[in-house]
Amino acid sequence: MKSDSAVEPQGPEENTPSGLRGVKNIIIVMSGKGGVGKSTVTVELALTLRSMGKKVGILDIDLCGPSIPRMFGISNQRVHQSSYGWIPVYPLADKTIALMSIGFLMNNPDEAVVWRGPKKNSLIKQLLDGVYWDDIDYLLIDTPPGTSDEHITIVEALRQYSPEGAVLVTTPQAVSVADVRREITFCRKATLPILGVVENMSGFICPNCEECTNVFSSGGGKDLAEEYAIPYLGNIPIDPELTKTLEEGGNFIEKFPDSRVASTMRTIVTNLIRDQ
Ligand SMILES: Nc1ncnc2c1ncn2[C@@H]1O[C@H](COP(=O)(O)OP(=O)(O)OP(=O)(O)O)[C@@H](O)[C@H]1O
Ligand code: SF4
Repeated sequence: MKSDSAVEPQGPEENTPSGLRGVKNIIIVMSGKGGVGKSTVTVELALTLRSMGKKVGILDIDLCGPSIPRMFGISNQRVHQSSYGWIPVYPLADKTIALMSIGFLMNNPDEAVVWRGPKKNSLIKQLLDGVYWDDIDYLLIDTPPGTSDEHITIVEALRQYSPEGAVLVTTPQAVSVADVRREITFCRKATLPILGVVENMSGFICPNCEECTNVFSSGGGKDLAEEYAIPYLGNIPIDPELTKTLEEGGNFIEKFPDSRVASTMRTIVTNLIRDQ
């Protein structure tokens, strides 16, 4: 899934929507803790939606470590401005996925970490308003881990576009941790609907026999969802092929359509879009 730089975005036509106005559904992907696979889930959600015929955008505003460009094998890509705003990068030749990342704007990956509040918030607002998305079906927003001022900025800036809500990603180990509960409380206070919980790294797929072993206890995500009366979307196992494919910037869903991860992703997406 290397960058198809030959696919130059055609400039917007006259009177076509710009910014978020042409986006049909906005989904915010959040996690209480770092490293639970939020960006992985975002990428696989996008690829699964695409496999179901949807046009998808990913907005990566994870200032702590924008990893989405790397997962598409296009870390060195840069974006350019048009009179309609930033033109996203299209990592696939058919232009069914549009990608904008804070990583495309930084010379040094550690740059964003040292920015102070106002600079971060102003950049987040620019990223939310200033990208020419055209008419995509789903925009998935990858946010920094935890709940911070950045999240408040994101939710406030999106309010006028009535986002569908948030998907909360957790792992069996992190599920009992207060961070996930804080995330739920944050969404409720911000009146951001919770679309559901995804339990990632739930069991391990053996590379030899493809048997799934529960290394840690699983099912915590489901219990949590029940406790808070929020939808449970599904559990994704650890699959070494997924780690490898992401490192290579490949399309796991296309490469391994019969894998447990791919079928789980289809279930999650079906659960997610059922009411939309
Ligand atoms: N289900 C999975 N199977 C195999 N590897 C996975 C799985 N989920 C995530 N990973 C791997 O775990 C690592 C961390 O994942 P990822 O970067 O998606 O986490 P994150 O929550 O977005 O992290 P951050 O806090 O930095 O934003 C990556 O190397 C990714 O490839
Ligand atoms: S899951 Fe099967 S192949 Fe994998 S280590 Fe266990 S017995 Fe061996």
